[in-house]
Amino acid sequence: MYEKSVVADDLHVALGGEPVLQGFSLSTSPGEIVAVVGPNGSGKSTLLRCLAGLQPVERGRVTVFGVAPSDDAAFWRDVALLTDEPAWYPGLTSREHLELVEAVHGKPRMTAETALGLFELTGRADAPPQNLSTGQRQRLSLAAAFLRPSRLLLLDEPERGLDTSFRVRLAELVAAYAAEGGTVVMATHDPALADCARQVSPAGQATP
Ligand SMILES: Nc1ncnc2c1ncn2[C@@H]1O[C@H](COP(=O)(O)OP(=O)(O)OP(=O)(O)O)[C@@H](O)[C@H]1O
Repeated sequence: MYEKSVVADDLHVALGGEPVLQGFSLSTSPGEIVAVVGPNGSGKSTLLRCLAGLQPVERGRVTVFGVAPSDDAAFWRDVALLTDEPAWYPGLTSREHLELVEAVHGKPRMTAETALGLFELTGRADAPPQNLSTGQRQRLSLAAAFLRPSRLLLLDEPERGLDTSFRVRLAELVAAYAAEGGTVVMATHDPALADCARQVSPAGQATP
């Protein structure tokens, strides 16, 4: 049977007493790229959190590869999430952070060295993340997310801090991930990134 990667059905979420998601539904297949678009405060991050099982829903249902999101290791083995900047380990260089991810995950998608090259960090590999620029730190976070094996990539504004040329590279990296059969759901304000994807809006308006 052809498996859906994400199914969100009739999601309702209210935050601070205000409705954020009101009957939102989404179904994705392996190999698909979905851009969650809409203005500030329209519920994009909330939706990603629902898909990751981090935001309880009042009504509706989410399944990821046929099961409800959960906090167990099996769920997170399939799902890579990039939201706010992660906590960095004191005393480790940027290269060592990626080597750690490579060592811990069996069958990484690429080596730490390859990731440093793809994410244009080779020249800063020996610097600790704290000494990188904002955009370089975002590239390091992305490198860790793309290096580890996963079947679903949830990205919340992955373009944050990136210059124009690296945004183009990011679109290519996302496309390559999907071409391998992975699913990408990303909240984005970047029109070029969104144009490479099927666009959905938590506010309910599907954009062309
Ligand atoms: N912890 C919270 N308590 C109360 N309201 C919240 C909370 N978190 C978010 N909200 C509200 O929920 C709504 C949706 O927020 P969300 O972060 O999902 O929007 P977004 O589309 O991702 O916005 P942005 O484009 O600014 O990142 C906003 O009105 C926000 O103010």
